[in-house]
Amino acid sequence: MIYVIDSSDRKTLEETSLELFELLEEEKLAAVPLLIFANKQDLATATPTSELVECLHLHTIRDRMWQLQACSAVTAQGLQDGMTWVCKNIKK
Ligand SMILES: Nc1nc2c(ncn2[C@@H]2O[C@H](COP(=O)(O)OP(=O)(O)OP(=O)(O)O)[C@@H](O)[C@H]2O)c(=O)[nH]1
Repeated sequence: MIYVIDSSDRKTLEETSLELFELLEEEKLAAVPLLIFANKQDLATATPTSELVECLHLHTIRDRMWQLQACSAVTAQGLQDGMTWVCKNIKK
């Protein structure tokens, strides 16, 4: 599962987290590895990934492998690394 968040919008992070955790409850997605792309990291207003782990409550996910990947759709930074993680973990 690949979940893309707008890390420059602090106001919506709590809502984003709730939506993500609702999805993780889906039976069909049980134990499916999760990649979260923290997009818009090229912006000065972006929340750093170290903070996002707490804001999105990612540290509480224990039923699957997950990875938080900083990225920018504008500069393409981080996209390759994220997709490499998906390819490595998709079979598991
Ligand atoms: N700086 C920057 N801008 C981005 C990035 N990704 C998307 N955008 C811009 O953000 C604007 C909104 O695009 P998105 O967030 O992809 O679109 P969206 O999610 O449908 O838009 P909202 O629902 O309004 O948030 C567009 O102008 C995009 O070009 C990024 O990584 N960095």
